[in-house]
Amino acid sequence: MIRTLADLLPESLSAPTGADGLEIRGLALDSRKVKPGDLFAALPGVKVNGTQFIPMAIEKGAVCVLAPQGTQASVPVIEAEDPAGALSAIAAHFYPRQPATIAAVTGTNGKSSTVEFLRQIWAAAGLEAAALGTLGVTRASGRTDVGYTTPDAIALHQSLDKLTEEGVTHLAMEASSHGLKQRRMDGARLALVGFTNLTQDHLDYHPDFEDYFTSKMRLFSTLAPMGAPAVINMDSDWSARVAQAAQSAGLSPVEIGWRGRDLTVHEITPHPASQHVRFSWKGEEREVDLPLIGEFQAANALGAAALAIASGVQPDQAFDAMGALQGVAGRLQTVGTTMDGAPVLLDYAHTPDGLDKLLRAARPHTQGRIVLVFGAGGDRDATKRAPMGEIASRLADIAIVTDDNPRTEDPASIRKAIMAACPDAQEIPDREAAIRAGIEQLKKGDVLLIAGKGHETGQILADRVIPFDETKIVSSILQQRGGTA
Ligand SMILES: CC(=O)N[C@H]1[C@@H](OP(=O)(O)OP(=O)(O)OC[C@H]2O[C@@H](n3ccc(=O)[nH]c3=O)[C@H](O)[C@@H]2O)O[C@H](CO)[C@@H](O)[C@@H]1O[C@H](C)C(=O)N[C@@H](C)C(=O)N[C@H](CCC(=O)O)C(=O)O
Ligand SMILES: Nc1ncnc2c1ncn2[C@@H]1O[C@H](COP(=O)(O)OP(=O)(O)OP(=O)(O)O)[C@@H](O)[C@H]1O
Ligand SMILES: N[C@H](CCC[C@H](N)C(=O)O)C(=O)O
Ligand SMILES: [Mg+2]
Repeated sequence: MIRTLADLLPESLSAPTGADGLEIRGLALDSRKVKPGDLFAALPGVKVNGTQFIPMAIEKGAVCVLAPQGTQASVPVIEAEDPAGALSAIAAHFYPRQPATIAAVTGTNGKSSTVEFLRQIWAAAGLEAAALGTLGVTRASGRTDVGYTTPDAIALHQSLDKLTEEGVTHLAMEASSHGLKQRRMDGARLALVGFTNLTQDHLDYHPDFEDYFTSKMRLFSTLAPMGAPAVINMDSDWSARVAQAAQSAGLSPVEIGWRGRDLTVHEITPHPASQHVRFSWKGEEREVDLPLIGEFQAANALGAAALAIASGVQPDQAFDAMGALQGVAGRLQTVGTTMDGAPVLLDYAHTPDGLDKLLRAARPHTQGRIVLVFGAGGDRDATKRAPMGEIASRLADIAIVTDDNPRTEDPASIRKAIMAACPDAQEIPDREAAIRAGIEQLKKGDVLLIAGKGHETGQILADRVIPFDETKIVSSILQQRGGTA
């Protein structure tokens, strides 16, 4: 695919003199990936400034550079006040097709689940649907990895274009705070937006909570077009401010949850493998048997149904589809049971609130004890480690602290920070050994929750990724011990 520079630039940017007709063969934001004929976007980064890689990019064949104002190079330079925002606009022109209906969901927890449930509800309504986020691109036919929750602008627009070519008309995507702050999805043409909740995470990247909130709110204040429906779960401490932001941006808020005005939850009754949800939609009483456990899953499923309705699906159809939802990989996923019938579940809880909600979700389903295996990621918000330890010590009966993607950090110091808040926990560095120990301690009536890695298939240690698929590991231990998986 070849395009001229003039075709790619948004109105706010002009091509350097004489460069209008310059042919661009591809886009790159990493100099190491530049191919001959590419436009290289030199973005200011967290660690380094992309402008220092311009010579490398040119050496590899870049014919044009997008960079902050005042940058000079031996090829034409497009100078932009906001190079990351400009890259999104350029990527949206280079890869022009986008699904007609894109719903973007933000919040600390529940994004992946909500977009996957929305995909399933759309599919049940006969629409060509896909989801894009932490789990990759999900279609009815399967999943492909994309690496990030919100991919960089180039990868995102490449995916949007390909999905549209494949006939996808409805896309549910996750908007991470990193993605929003770094303008990765500024070129996506959104039809509607959603908010799940806001609690502590990513305070390594965001200087403070206000910055985290403001980054998330770009979805409402800047990216969603006027009049777009904004489905807001009202049960979070920050919901009122989100609703205000939606109003100020001229969006149409749809308020849901126990405190929701449009969709009001009245009662949730847990059953062994499901929950009965009683609620009203626009004042009309409704009931759904949701084939999933955990109140947080009900919140995510209701959010997905409200988004589906806001996108044009009939309420009856959306709520009926809730009754047939399939669980999301690695979210309260039962892998098997011990010989005594004690279940082993995987979950992706990696924040204090996620862990709190997970443990509370499991309690009504457990006659005996809750055994919890968990850790905290390296090179990620260190201030969530102690709160996670404290929650585990309060809400689990037996806690086992282990490693979860230590990345470049010393794993022992991560565990120490958690253990400081749960001194009675068992500390077992090797995650497979921790899982085995958890299973060995299970008695009839107990449950084992393995939190933090969910669908992941690797353990990141320094710069290596060691294969680590918990469904396989748990299945094999259970089978060795006469259980079922
Ligand atoms: C903290 C963060 O978001 N970092 C992202 C950011 O990196 P950075 O700002 O540190 O980049 P940098 O290393 O300073 O480099 C600056 C620029 O120079 C370029 N470069 C760098 C080196 C080189 O040799 N050549 C070169 O051109 C880089 O591509 C970059 O454009 O921009 C890079 C290029 O797009 C991303 O790859 C990188 O993701 C890192 C690897 C990452 O781990 N991100 C995670 C935390 C993330 O984005 N997570 C969110 C949220 C997860 C969730 O809660 O669900 C996600 O959406 O996945
Ligand atoms: N609505 C919710 N409220 C609180 N916790 C939740 C909620 N939904 C999910 N969780 C917890 O968060 C975990 C991750 O869920 P999910 O993957 O849907 O969230 P996410 O927002 O996509 O996370 P990420 O930031 O990693 O992309 C779940 O496994 C569960 O423990
Ligand atoms: N998207 C989240 C996932 C964390 C999952 C956990 N396994 C970890 O590595 O901390 C993050 O990158 O912060
Ligand atoms: Mg996610």
